Amino acid sequence: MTTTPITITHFKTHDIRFPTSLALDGSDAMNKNPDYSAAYVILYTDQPGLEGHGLTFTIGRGNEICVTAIEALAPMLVGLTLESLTTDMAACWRLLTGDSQLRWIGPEKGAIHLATAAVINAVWDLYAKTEGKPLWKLLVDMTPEQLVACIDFRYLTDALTPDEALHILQERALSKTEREQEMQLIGYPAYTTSAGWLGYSDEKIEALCREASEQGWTHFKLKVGSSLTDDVRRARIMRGIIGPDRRLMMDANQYWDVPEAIAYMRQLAPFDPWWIEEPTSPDDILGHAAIARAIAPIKVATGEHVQNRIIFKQLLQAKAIDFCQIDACRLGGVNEVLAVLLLAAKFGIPVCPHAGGVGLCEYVQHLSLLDYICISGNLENRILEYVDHLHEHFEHPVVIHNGHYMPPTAPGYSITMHPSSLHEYAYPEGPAWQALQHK
Ligand SMILES: C[C@H](O)[C@@H](O)[C@@H](O)[C@H](O)C(=O)O
Ligand SMILES: [Mg+2]
Repeated sequence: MTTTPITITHFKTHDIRFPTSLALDGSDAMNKNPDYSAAYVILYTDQPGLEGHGLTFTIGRGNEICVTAIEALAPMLVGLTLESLTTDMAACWRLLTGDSQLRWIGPEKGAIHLATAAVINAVWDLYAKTEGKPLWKLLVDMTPEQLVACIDFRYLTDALTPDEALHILQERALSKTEREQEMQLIGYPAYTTSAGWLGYSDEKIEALCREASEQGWTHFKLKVGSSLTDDVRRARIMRGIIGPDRRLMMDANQYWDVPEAIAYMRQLAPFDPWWIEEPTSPDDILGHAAIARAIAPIKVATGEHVQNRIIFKQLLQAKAIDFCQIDACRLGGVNEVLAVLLLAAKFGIPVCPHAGGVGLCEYVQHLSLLDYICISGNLENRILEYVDHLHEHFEHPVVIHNGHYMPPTAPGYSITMHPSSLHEYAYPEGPAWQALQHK
């Protein structure tokens, strides 16, 4: 523990965008040309060199809206000591989500909530750096009581009370050391999405699938949704290369109506998909439930656009999902993620986080380690997404061994970008964007 109080003195935001649409990396049926982007914030302190970094993910236009929303929230932290925030993390979360005038433009959803995540995650990054631990380890070393004290239980207690959450954590705490050791040794299992982006040619999919199979990947995701003929062809290619034993998942990115989703998935069933992700609108809880009933044994996954713990609660209550795909910065940062991990554990639904974006892999590895070591205690049907893009921009990029995420060792939340990347990809003035404009 550091003894000198640390005060947050000021903050700075950055609008960072990467031109991923040029190669159609990250493309899907709904998002045909994403430019992976980060609305990025740095919390500065009175200790030279000690900073908290956080980002929220967008796919290009609109990143400036999230930056502005961060600029509306972050002043609430200026002048506060880190300790005043970390001694009551639930209150810290309430501070940022509870300003009634800003809450009006949510509540707890949309751009303001994405911004909440950037700021809250920056506080956690600062906290973990101060303690000299990677975030997952900071969380894993907390007592069940301390973890429960990070959560805002408002709107949850009909499904999960603080006592129930405590009980889950206490039960798992008995064996958490074994699981921590296991993670250090073999890492957390992952799947790859990078071979199946919608805009990739058949030849590229084929080559990437071959390469990934050789590297030891056992689970592959394919983008589907806008053309059944194309999808059947692409699914045949992917299944052909990965063989019958590796798992294939499909992702429609919200493209369909409910009946359309059911009809479409019946056509893709021969390729034995393990799950269909985001078959319809992320707000349509009953629609997801209807799809899940109709297409079983194909499973339904969703979460990258599930805006808060309340929608997750209802998806779980309605038996609408078989996989819960939390997103590190769609939900309002670590605190709200923690609530959803516990909800999912209570309902017995595996959490397979979303990571298709810039920095999302860096973030979610910490959350899956926390989930396994302290909450689910189980790896069955649990797999963490991996996309092979833009890791070189981070000071401590993810480390993958044999299709597994190896636990991060550097203090913090792994989200600090190189200053040179913040400069190069600043939008629109950064050299990378200037060069594109003059092409
Ligand atoms: C636009 C993005 O790349 C999405 O396609 C991506 O997040 C995707 O849904 C995923 O599951 O990784
Ligand atoms: Mg997806």
